[in-house]
Amino acid sequence: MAPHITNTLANNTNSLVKQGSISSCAYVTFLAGDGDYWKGVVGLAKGLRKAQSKYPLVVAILPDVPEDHRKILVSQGCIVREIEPVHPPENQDTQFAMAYYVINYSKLRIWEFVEYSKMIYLDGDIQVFNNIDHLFDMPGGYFYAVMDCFCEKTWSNSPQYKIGYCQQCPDKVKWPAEMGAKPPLYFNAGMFVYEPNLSTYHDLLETLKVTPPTLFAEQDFLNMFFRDVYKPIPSDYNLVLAMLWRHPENINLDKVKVVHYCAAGSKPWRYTGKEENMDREDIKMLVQNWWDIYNDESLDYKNPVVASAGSDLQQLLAALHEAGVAHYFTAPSAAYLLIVDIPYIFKWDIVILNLLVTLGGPFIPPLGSWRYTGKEENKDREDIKMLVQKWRDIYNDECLDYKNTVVASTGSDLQQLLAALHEAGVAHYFTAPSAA
Ligand SMILES: O=c1ccn([C@@H]2O[C@H](COP(=O)(O)OP(=O)(O)O)[C@@H](O)[C@H]2O)c(=O)[nH]1
Ligand SMILES: OC[C@H]1O[C@H](O[C@@H]2[C@@H](O)[C@H](O)[C@@H](O)[C@H](O)[C@@H]2O)[C@H](O)[C@@H](O)[C@H]1O
Repeated sequence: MAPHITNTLANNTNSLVKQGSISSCAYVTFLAGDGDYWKGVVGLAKGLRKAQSKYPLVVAILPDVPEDHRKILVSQGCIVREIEPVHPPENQDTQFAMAYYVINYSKLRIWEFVEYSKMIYLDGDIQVFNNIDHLFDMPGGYFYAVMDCFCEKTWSNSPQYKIGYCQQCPDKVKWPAEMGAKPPLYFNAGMFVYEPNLSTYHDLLETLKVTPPTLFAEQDFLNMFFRDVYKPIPSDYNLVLAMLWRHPENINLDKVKVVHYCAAGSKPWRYTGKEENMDREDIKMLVQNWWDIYNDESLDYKNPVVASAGSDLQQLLAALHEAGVAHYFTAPSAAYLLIVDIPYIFKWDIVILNLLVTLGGPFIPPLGSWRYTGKEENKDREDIKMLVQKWRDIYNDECLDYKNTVVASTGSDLQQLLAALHEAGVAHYFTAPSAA
């Protein structure tokens, strides 16, 4: 029986997380079909781990991605999210640069991932060799991406290609005044920094319905849609390989952080070296660098929680506690109250107090402050009265009530607990037939 993939469980969870989500960041990529692009995604997941990124990798997958590929992605720590395809309007006249580019419109679904405040999209044929987490700190409200290049023959029908103009070297062949305004800056859609937003998402889909498809599919569409808020970032963040032979003056390989294997024949997991430019020494080195990460078992995902937990909830909770992401108490009723990822120790103290009060556990404060009558021996002392009042002041202070993404997932149902933890991005797991 194929493993049950978490995205189904996560989607069915009563989304404790979504109700109280705090703003957060993540990388996101896109995977379609039953071909070999999953290898690119695994390489990307391991590359981000090697670059010690703090953020998870979400994989937006189309329904046609097979279960075994999904399982591999989850086992590599990816958060797998199934999306529905997005189809452009029918247009018989459109010839995409590559026939399969039509599937890339489905990337638009990632604007719906509003549990994240900011995301960096990366194609599956991209590798991150150096940490780029700092891109999440750039000012909000803009669409950041690297400029593409017009020198590839697939642009041959464009006015810029016909006169030899390229935004990568605007002074080499200047844009002639008689041709009107220069074309707006144009980005490669294989990598971009954006902010998920439902209003933008709906605008994108509505605008697409009345936008005839063009040569570079969703890349053209995104350039048109975000033209007024597009901000170029250095090519170090998305080296479109063809830049190495079209505009070498603009590239310093020592500074490149992100490599985009989008030139024909450059996909590392399919590389033969036979296509044009693929026998270059720099290409061979970049392909080898990709394989070095892909084959590095030390970069495989090791979840400290699931790996050590087994099926026993106690073990899991102890592992969560050990991993420092969760704290829990068992109560006489054998219900579990789990508090995950409490940011402030102060709140933690209060929460413990509230929990212990609620649970009536073995740690009941000696004073039994909520039962205080002052009648027992020594209980009429002023210092005792003051301490009991201080306890009540805190207990009754609603501003100290706990607010977290995954709070008090009660009940002993492992599935619900794991799904809530997974949804919160603090744990990844999948169930196997043995329920291990
Ligand atoms: O069969 C495919 C083709 C494309 N993709 C995804 O779509 C992205 C863009 O396609 P591709 O990389 O081939 O475009 P390029 O940047 O090379 O023009 C890929 O990186 C993958 O993330 C996929 O998952 N399966
Ligand atoms: O569906 C259109 C695709 O368009 C882009 O690929 C192209 C494009 O950038 C050309 O301009 C380059 O010359 C070429 O090398 C490159 O493959 C994106 O990388 C890809 O994710 C996807 O959006």
